[in-house]
Amino acid sequence: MEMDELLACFLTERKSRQLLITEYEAWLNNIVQMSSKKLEHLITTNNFGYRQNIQNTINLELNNRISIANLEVDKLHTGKFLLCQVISKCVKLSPLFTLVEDPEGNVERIALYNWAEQSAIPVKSRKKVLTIFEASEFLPIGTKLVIKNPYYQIASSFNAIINPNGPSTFIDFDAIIRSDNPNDVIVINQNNELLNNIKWSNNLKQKIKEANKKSAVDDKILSADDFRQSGNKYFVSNDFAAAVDEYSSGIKLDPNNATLLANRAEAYLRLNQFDKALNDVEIVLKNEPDHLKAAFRKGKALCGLKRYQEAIVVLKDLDLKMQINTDNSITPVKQSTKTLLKHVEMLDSESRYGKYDYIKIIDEFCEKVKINQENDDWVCETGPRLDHADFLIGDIEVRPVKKKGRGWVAKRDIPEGTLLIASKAFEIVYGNEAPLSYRSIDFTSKTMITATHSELVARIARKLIAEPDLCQEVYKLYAGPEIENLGENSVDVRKIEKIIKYNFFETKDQWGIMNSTKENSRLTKDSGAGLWIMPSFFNHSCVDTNVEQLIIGDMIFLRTCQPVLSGKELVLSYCSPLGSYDERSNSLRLHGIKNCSCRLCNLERSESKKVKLRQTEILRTYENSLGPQVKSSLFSANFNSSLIKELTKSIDELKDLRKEHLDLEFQSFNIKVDLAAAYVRDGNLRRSLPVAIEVYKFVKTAQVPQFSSNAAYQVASRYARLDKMKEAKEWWDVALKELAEPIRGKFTKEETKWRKEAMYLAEKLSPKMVSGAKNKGLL
Ligand SMILES: C[S@@+](CC[C@H](N)C(=O)[O-])C[C@H]1O[C@@H](n2cnc3c(N)ncnc32)[C@H](O)[C@@H]1O
Repeated sequence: MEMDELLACFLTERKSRQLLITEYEAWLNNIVQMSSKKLEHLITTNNFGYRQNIQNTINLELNNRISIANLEVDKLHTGKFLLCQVISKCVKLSPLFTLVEDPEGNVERIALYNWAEQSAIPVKSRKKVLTIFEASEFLPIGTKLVIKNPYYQIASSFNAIINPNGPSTFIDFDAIIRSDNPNDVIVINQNNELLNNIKWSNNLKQKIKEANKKSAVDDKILSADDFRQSGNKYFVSNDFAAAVDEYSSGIKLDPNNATLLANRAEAYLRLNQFDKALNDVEIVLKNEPDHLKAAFRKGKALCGLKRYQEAIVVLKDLDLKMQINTDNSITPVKQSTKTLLKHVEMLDSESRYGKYDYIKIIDEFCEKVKINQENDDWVCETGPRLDHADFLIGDIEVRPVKKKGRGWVAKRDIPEGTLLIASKAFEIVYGNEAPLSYRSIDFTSKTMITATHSELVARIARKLIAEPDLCQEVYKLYAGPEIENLGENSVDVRKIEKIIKYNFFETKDQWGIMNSTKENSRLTKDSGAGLWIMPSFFNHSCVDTNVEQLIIGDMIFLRTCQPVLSGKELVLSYCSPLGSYDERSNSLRLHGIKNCSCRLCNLERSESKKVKLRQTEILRTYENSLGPQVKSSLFSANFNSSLIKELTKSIDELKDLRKEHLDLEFQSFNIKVDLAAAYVRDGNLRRSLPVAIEVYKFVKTAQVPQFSSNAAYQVASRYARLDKMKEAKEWWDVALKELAEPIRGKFTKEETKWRKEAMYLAEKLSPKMVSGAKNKGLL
């Protein structure tokens, strides 16, 4: 079925109540029967940090109630609410899934992201798949719910969700109600007036436990200290959200209690809610200026808020205070203060001068990117998320750019290799972290939203709910032509979805470190996606880019890759110029670009039908027949030399077809790589050498830096085999620079020890290339 047909089908036909129930029950059965091993592979964490929102009184206008039958696909129903009851068991994957029914008897699937009473999950279970029984404890059958601002979309059918490869056909999609904001999901009490006069078609027995833990506790009068103790218990079990709740209850009873406030500040810090942490310690310090822990946490909060200079003042002051204090009990705080101070000074220098210790950053990345062989999870809890500051050079600014909206423009001349921006991801999701989110369809552009993107939406929503002030930062990004504006501080999932669609960066692992850690890891299938704020203002060009991007963990570094004159727009490439026109167009369409007007796209659009046809024929023959033949012949006992002739012929003909635009002839890249290898296999190193040099030049013109180091190394190794060691070593130096310079910037003439630094990076990032170079006597 074509996408258009499928979408039309969703708009006109709804699945019957009975079919939905039958399918859902079948899915539950399917999950029950899956081996726990297989399920483990599917889940990451249940540690979402939100608590169930049970309310007796809610202010809702009955005439804003919407029935499931009136939900419109691809729409966030702002201001509306859905009244429904749970009619099936729940499954907790990334969201919590279940089936709900409205008072009219309509049934629909529902996915609640960021929603689960965290403290209901035993700490040790937070990283395993919850059973259907455990998951159903969150929303027992019969639970009455109000879902405010429901979002109705087309998403993977349930069976496609537990298929690690996702939906295989368009038929694997169904409608679903999605909510990302736990504040929008309200469990209502049975005797809530909203339920007056409502008769449910499905008269389910109420299974909500009448006496839950909380009401038992509620009967007892608790003191501020009881809440402190209970908060501490949650804190040590890493349940920081629950700890915050407990401390808050204590603070209500004793608003100036320094211990409760300081403890809550630490819990907020762990949740990355720095504003709230700062508020708490400010109160403590106003009453007790010598509260050491509060001062230390103030330093941490300011650091989290990127107010490094202020953090340094606070920490230096604290350090001084502690120097004159000889009490042994404060030794740990003394030590932590010194360590933190050093770290903040580093962040300050990064953010002010763009000075990054790249060796340390690569070390940190290599350590944090390690994956546990058994469960595909990170060895380090946070994965490759690095602790570094943002930097923005003063020489660029965002300005309106013709036909592209806004874009980064140079305010003055900028030399090649200049660091323009370093930025930490606002949020990032790696492939192994989105196993059981789902795919959905973007109706406007008729494109697929991957599971990683779906998970990214949920995480950004979570972050914005915790810190609404961040909404402004995210909502200033381009959200497409069709998006209407919601309130500035409200969490609008649809808008977040659009912002990700137009601004995401793929988290490429260009050195293949993640892949080499574990073969067939999910990371190899979908490396992940992230949202970076400042880099989102760079527009695209397939060729003639003047900015190069490098992603290390969750940090992105953007440098000029050629000198840029004042007033020029700074552009980078959203897709590889080595792809065909159609491949590039498809990829650009996903980024919201319909007609790229770069030199390459303009040329390819202007070429005659005849030329295009012939190019396609040559490339198709190469892909389907010549290429596979060459590859198998390269590894067979007898190499078929006649293939060299055919490869050369294809390259020559592609060259002829591009006529005077030889600098834009990128189509023969793979053929040339094969030709260089074929010559070596045929024992003709001399012939292979110029082709290898051509491949290197090609990679430079096409600006695909990820290939340039290896391309230079290939030239070096050919020279070495021809016993031309002087040239070989010169090319090895090129290979080293090609690897190191995109990371740390150009080596200057004064940097005489550049080789040592470059070798260190090469040994970390490209060990195979280094050992090959050693064997060939290049070091
Ligand atoms: C990541 S944003 C770039 C910043 C954006 N121009 C803005 O105003 O915020 C991507 C969007 O910019 C626009 N854009 C980027 N490169 C473009 C190009 N080469 N041609 C046309 N539009 C482009 C498209 O609307 C695309 O969806």
